[in-house]
Amino acid sequence: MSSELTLQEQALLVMSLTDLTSLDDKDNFNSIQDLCSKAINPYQHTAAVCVYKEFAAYAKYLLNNQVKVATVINFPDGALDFTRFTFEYAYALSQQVDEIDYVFPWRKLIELTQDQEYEFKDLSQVTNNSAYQEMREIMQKYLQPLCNNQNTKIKVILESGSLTPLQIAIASQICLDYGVDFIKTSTGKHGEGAKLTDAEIIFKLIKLNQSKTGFKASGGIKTVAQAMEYINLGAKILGQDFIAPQTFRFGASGIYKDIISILTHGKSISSQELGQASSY
Ligand SMILES: O=C[C@H](O)COP(=O)(O)O
Repeated sequence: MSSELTLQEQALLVMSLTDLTSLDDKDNFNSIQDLCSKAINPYQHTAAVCVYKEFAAYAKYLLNNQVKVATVINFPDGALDFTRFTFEYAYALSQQVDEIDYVFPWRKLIELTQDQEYEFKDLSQVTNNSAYQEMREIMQKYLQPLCNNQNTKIKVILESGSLTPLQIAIASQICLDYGVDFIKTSTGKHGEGAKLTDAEIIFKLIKLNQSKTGFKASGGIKTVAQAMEYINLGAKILGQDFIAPQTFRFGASGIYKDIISILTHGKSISSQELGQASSY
């Protein structure tokens, strides 16, 4: 696909698929205002902004339904704590957010699979795994209420960089069973972020399940070239129609500079500038 698009077209496509993210302890009303003005830039609106729940209502007000507002819950640690989950979910809903990114309790999954083989090849066998059965039951009281809510899109963050291929497959299959809207790779706060090899497992499972679930690559994505690798892989496995904001997103705090550099100067930012592009 990248060969068919000019660099500018690639930048516009990536912008249209991006959840422009700021999840920083230093976030404040001014920085959120700046983030929102970038989301509704004159070139191409982003798919969403993603902010801490305390700033969600403000972002909703500033964006005035021009761009979706997402927030995170159970973030970034992925606790298995139903009371906290209920509180944070209720709080997010009370802010009228469009989308909720929930961190899967991945440490519990690691605990359940600790004696199992690292290598895992046959994705169709994942449902026979004993840890899958147990984790699926545990997740019912979290994922069912999230997915029963038709008004709010649910993205589940696996923290895939901390998981083995088997654990990614189990967590993804559980997400697909409950019908989450997106499977998202990473929080960007712990360990490695998105990886193409991890995305491939998720794409293949979506295909195997003939699911309508989408995919969000997040954590460490800073350039259009990087993003295009996920787009090309997703299109190859799931078809061109999969590459749309309804099913394909990037979560990124540092990609805006590269997109704008391409759109205004016709070229990507330098590697030196890339090193400084730690925030949107
Ligand atoms: O949800 C998205 C991630 O937090 C963004 O990660 P990043 O800051 O590495 O781009």
